[in-house]
Amino acid sequence: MITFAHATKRYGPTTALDDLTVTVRPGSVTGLLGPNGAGKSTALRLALGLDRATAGDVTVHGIPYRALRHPLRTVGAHVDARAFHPGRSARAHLTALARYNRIPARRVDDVLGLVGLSDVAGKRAGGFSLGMAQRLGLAGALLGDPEVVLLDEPVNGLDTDGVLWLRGLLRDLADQGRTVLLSSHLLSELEVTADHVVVLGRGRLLADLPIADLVGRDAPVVVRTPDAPAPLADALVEIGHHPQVDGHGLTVDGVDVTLVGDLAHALGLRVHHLAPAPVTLEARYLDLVADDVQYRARPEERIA
Ligand SMILES: Nc1ncnc2c1ncn2[C@@H]1O[C@H](COP(=O)(O)OP(=O)(O)OP(=O)(O)O)[C@@H](O)[C@H]1O
Repeated sequence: MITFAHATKRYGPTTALDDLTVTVRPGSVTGLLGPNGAGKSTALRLALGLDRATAGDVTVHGIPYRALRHPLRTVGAHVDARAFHPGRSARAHLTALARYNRIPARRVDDVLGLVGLSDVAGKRAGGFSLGMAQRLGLAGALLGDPEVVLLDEPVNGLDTDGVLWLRGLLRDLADQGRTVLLSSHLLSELEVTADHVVVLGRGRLLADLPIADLVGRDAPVVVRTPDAPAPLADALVEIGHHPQVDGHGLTVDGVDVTLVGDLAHALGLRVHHLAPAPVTLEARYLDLVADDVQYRARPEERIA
């Protein structure tokens, strides 16, 4: 479990993290999501004791990282895809890491197998692709068989197979009761890897919810009918809703789809389509962070 209790981090005039209170729980994969500059890396750095909070506390199992007796055996982190000596082999890198942290050498082959690098274990890590480097970083994070795993943008550089593989691995770690926290600025990545999301914007907590709730909640109901939709619209207005009528039917927020179907039936309306509008995670996320995106390209600066 990772606990942020009123955690604030200021760098001079910049408030990178602003009174963040959130608990990252064991047994699920939590995604830390937010636009560039939202404070994701700062939050991870505080959890890893790489930086001190200006105010508030960040603890792992109730203990600040720096006070942990066996940090690498409690928290496994992968925050920099190329944090290894390029001339060393993957095995040599992990062996050195194990020795330095008093982790049994046999774990090296275990984690190489776990991340799928056994066949290239003797190769120079400097020649690895970004996806392979990510796997090596993950191997390092898992070396101490930690209860808490922190990963900064781990999907970066992985191909589709790699993303699916990572999803399975993280799922297994969570199912074993571990706490898994990964950051990403891309919701589409978290969609396939995380089951809970903590959304940050300008250092503040915007949302803390199961990823399914990002899609399911408040989906507007769309009705398509060849008949005039006005009677249905009037009936919805009467019970306090605000339908939007268009040429093909209407759309209405905050109402159960079965209620709309029953009303249409009672009014004798022929319904050709009745369903919640597909709200993409991306749209919900953009809604959440709309006021909190600091670095937005002006339209003319966007690449088509
Ligand atoms: N060492 C530092 N010195 C000064 N400002 C910093 C420092 N580290 C972060 N910041 C600022 O704090 C804010 C949050 O940065 P942070 O890197 O935590 O965001 P992020 O969500 O990880 O962004 P990204 O997705 O771009 O990596 C930004 O405004 C950033 O410029």
